Amino acid sequence: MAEKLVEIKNLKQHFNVGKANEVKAVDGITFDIYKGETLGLVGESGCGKSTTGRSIIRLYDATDGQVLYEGESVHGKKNKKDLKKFNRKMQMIFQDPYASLNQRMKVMDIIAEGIDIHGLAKDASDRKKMVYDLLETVGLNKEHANRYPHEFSGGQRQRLGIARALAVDPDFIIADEPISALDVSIQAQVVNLLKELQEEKGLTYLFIAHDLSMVKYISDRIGVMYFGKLVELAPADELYANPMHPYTQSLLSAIPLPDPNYERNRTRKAYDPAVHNYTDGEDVKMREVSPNHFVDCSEKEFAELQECLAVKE
Ligand SMILES: Nc1ncnc2c1ncn2[C@@H]1O[C@H](COP(=O)(O)OP(=O)(O)OP(=O)(O)O)[C@@H](O)[C@H]1O
Repeated sequence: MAEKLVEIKNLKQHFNVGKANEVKAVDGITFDIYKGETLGLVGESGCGKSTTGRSIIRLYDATDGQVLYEGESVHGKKNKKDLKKFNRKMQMIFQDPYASLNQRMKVMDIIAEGIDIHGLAKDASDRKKMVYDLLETVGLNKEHANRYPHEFSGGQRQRLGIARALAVDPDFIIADEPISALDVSIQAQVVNLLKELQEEKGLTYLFIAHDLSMVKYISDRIGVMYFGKLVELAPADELYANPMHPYTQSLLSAIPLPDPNYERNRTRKAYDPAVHNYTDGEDVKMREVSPNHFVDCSEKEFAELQECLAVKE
């Protein structure tokens, strides 16, 4: 059985609590992330994926619930030393590397920021060498160290974002739509780089994406979010072959495929939450419908899904 690295337990992240504009961005989600895996998190814009990532990494104080990293609580009161420890182990890569890189700083100093904060270099020449090595690791070279972010293409800037995250030698990286802003031809390169780095360094990823097309190639398991809730969680192949929640089915029906026969017959399925027809107080929760395949459903829906499975088998 794989070891758990991060445990997210009934995590809630509400904004503007008690005000008219209160948003329940994340509203009680529970899942584990195993060491060395890539967990994809998908769902349409505004469903709470980024907030989930930011809350896990403690960019926000959680409204409720828990995040455990190697069994230790991430939220709550922490001394400076413990905070630094979490900050080093967990890093984040953002969708728009241009906005997340300080444009007035040279690449050398951008990448070395974490090295400096955590005192990882012995001296100035060690610091320089570490940055050069990191640039090489992400497919750039040492000449790039003296340049500014605006001198790079979108794909190269994302490589800088990755180098900056790697600088502190983390175990866990949250990649928040790291390829959405890139040209399709560049997307695969960045995904491949992330995959290679994972193999080399044994990294664990939470990979956030708004659609189900690219996430398939990088994820071991995929979680689907809808309005602050997790509605389905399954191994990637299983989710594509056998989507059970009507919202997942709708997301999948939106992916165009290069096969013209499939395209001719593809019909976009809209998701209408009213299909569930839940009664007040009904116990709706994530239930394991088949091994490792969890669906947010009522007891009645659970029985129906199991019946469907039995018929298929
Ligand atoms: N700091 C904040 N203050 C108030 N509301 C917020 C804040 N951050 C996010 N929200 C709201 O929380 C909800 C979830 O946002 P979030 O960015 O997590 O969604 P997302 O699924 O990542 O979307 P996207 O793909 O567009 O980034 C949205 O309604 C958003 O407007």
